[in-house]
Amino acid sequence: MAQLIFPKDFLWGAATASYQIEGGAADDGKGESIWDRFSHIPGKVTNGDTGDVACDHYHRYREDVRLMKELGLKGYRFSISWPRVFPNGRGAVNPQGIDFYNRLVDELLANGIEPAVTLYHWDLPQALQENGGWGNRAIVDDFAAYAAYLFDVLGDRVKKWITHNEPWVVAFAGHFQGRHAPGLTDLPLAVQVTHHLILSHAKAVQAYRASKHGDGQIGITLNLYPSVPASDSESDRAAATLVDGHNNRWFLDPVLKGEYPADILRLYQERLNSPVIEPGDMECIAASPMDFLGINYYFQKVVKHSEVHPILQFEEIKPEGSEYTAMNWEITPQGLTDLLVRLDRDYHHPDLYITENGAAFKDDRRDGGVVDDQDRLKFLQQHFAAAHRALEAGVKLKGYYVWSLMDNFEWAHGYGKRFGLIYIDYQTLERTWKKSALWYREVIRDNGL
Ligand SMILES: N#[N+]C[C@@H]1[C@@H](O)[C@H](O)[C@@H](O)[C@@H]2O[C@H]12
Repeated sequence: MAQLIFPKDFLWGAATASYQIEGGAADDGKGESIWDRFSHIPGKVTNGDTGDVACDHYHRYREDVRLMKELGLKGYRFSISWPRVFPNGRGAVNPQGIDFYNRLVDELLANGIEPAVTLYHWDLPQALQENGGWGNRAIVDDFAAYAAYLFDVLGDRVKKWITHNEPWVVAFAGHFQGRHAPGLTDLPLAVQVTHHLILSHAKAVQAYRASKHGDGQIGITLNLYPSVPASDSESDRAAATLVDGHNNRWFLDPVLKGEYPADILRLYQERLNSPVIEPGDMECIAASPMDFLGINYYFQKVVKHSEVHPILQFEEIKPEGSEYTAMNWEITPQGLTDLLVRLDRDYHHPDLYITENGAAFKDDRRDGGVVDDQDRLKFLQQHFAAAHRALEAGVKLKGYYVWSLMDNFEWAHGYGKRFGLIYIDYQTLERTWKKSALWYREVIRDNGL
């Protein structure tokens, strides 16, 4: 009998992303994405892994929906490959591309699973990157047109939309750190990209409100972290405030309050001359309120002051004595409670969804025909309980999507990091249940743990 009962209609789900699971990288008219290009550059991805085949979900989606049904999922969050629908990013639609998503949505609905669609989860059409990608303001209108098309074609059946997945990663991992596609290392450009992403989010929200199927919900997914000072020193506390601003408030404030945080805006504009904000931009952002905030939570950050960078003067530390995942991420479930309560307090009680939470572990033990991933089961148990504590504190948490439904292409880490509830054998593409999935099925059935 469950001890921790969640609200009636709490949405228990799982999440994936197009480039990480679909494969079919050049099938049926799909255009090249920046991750198709990046993953084929030697040295960019561990073991030279690419998303060419991935989990072959493009061809096996019916089997995967059947697994979701067996799991008892109420919802499934997935992303649409922009270049599979618009091979050149704009202009001609690829009929076989949109047909795949029509079939996927219909298969989900036929199995009682609510689709939640992420418009952009990092696989930009390479053709748009040739034109400057997210660094070129023209992409704002390209994204709004792409979004409007999908609202028109899928919006009669899809009633939950997420404009962007983790704009911080798109901007800084892809345009400053160089570890993600398109592999650039230009901090002022990265900051300008954040503005184009946030502006394109606002334009997509407005397009949704104007669409004939605009009666659903639309939001954005942000990767957010509690930022904890490594010591009580003034410099470490200042570093924690900077990280909170750089990672969290820079995105939260415009999409929930319609303005950039003054401290970070001043830092960027004085030291980087970025972003360029054109007249009307902030009014557009402020006039585009969304219905919910999606949160990707994995860990909290412990930070100390550092001169390692002249502007981003912080360094993350790994506390001794903590437990860590296979990604070397500290396991901090209380950080989830703290984050949710903070968002509720500081951003006026918004509807929240955990759009990703999960962990990578070795998954090298079997118990009969099942992968014995007790470490992932414990991780989820701890984090579900942390979410329940936030609910008890009055947070309007509406649902939880576990990352991920299945093992998949973990970006620059390739296939060596396994986050799935379902194990993928990449030689045979066989799907195998993990114990965490069997346990999650009971949580969904009982609506609690
Ligand atoms: N790394 N990691 C796991 C997971 C990644 O696979 C997702 O695509 C991202 O949205 C987010 O970073 C989280």
